[in-house]
Amino acid sequence: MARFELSIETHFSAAHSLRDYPGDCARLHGHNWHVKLYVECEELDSLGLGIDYKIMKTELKAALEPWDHYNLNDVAPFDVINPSSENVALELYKEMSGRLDNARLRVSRIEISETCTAKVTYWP
Ligand SMILES: Nc1nc2c(c(=O)[nH]1)N=C([C@H](O)[C@H](O)COP(=O)(O)OP(=O)(O)OP(=O)(O)O)CN2
Ligand SMILES: [Zn+2]
Repeated sequence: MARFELSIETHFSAAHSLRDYPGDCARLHGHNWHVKLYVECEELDSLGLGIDYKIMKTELKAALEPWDHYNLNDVAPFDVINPSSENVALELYKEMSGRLDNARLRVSRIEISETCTAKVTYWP
């Protein structure tokens, strides 16, 4: 059985603060959040593609638009749950699964980095 995993990377800019965090991350601060989206499939389409990278890029850009250049704490669901890297990864996974999953292909992982020294990976 063949397995393919495709990925694209991008970033968005947003502020956040971690409610009840015992330190400086409780204060409002900003990041260029680095995002990596992974999709997996076992069969290719008639063009020999898992999915066109262009579609992945377009859909990821659209999914990130509500967060880009905002304070995440003002945007649902982060007005209720903390905008930690973990929660950002989980919410983005759910959004991208809704946009891209089909009978042949599914979103497999989301990676989120607030800084170049720390990263979270979410997979179901
Ligand atoms: N598990 C998590 N830990 C932390 C998160 C998080 O989302 N998940 N977030 C933060 C802060 O938002 C902070 O911006 C990131 O902290 P850190 O990676 O430590 O970045 P610094 O620039 O502060 O790194 P220093 O090495 O301390 O200068 C914190 N923890
Ligand atoms: Zn932060």
